[in-house]
Amino acid sequence: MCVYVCTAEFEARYQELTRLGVGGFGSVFAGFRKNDYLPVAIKHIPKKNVVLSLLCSEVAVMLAISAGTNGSVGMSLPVTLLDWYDVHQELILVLERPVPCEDLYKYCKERGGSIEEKEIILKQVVDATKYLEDKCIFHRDIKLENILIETSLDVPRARLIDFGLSCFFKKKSVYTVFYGTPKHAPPEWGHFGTYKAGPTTVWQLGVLLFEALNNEASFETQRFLKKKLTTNIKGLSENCQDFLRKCLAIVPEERSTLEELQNLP
Ligand SMILES: Nc1ncnc2c1ncn2[C@@H]1O[C@H](COP(=O)(O)OP(=O)(O)OP(=O)(O)O)[C@@H](O)[C@H]1O
Repeated sequence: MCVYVCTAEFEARYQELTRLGVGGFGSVFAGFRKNDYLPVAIKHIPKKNVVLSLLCSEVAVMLAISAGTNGSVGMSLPVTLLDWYDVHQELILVLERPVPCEDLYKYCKERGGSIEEKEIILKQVVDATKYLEDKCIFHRDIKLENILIETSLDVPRARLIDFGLSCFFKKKSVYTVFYGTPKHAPPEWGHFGTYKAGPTTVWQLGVLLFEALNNEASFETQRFLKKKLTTNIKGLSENCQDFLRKCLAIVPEERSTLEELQNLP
């Protein structure tokens, strides 16, 4: 992988096709690598839209993830960074694009009630976040929209995307500025204005499972604290409810760790 500083070099190597999405920070296009037609996602991030530390962080985190996987399409659960370009007013990230794929939000809505598949996917997401934790990476925004599902495989496979708010963390780091989806913020953020990487990721996994299983309800921490949302979801197995309770414990120290979640039935 190289860093290039000229748009012509990017255009010589990659062809852009349709727009896949517009996010808070930029736009993402489908495309392919010209020499072998490898499908790629091309993310344009205008430098004026993002504070420099986050911009650097997204690239550094993606490089760390890709380093562990040789940048190839393999077993890695987060998508990998193939190339990046620092050109004029923007950064261009070229990412692996699983084909075909859809985000977990759409996937759940289209298959209302297919619990078994969702459980497999959730296990993969837990494994992916543990993989990140082992590399000291805090994603900060695990949610349905930030998980792509590869649907062509016999068993659907989850791939984490959008490391735009991510950072490297130390186990004892306490954060006092919130980055992420505000309605999913862990309770300690509302109570004390602080949060830590591990318990926040576990809380977000609870929110993810809650939303995946409740096709009608979207999660809001404030409503959950006022007991307007509960983990008693109709038709859910005792194991699944237990999993949810262990993720959505109000006190961060009482939440399970990712390792404990991996060992739950
Ligand atoms: N590697 C990828 N493969 C396929 N599609 C992707 C990929 N990365 C992003 N997308 C699509 O582009 C959309 C926007 O991507 P992403 O979330 O990374 O951008 P963002 O600007 O950080 O967005 P947001 O503000 O919503 O967090 C995603 O919802 C997804 O549909």
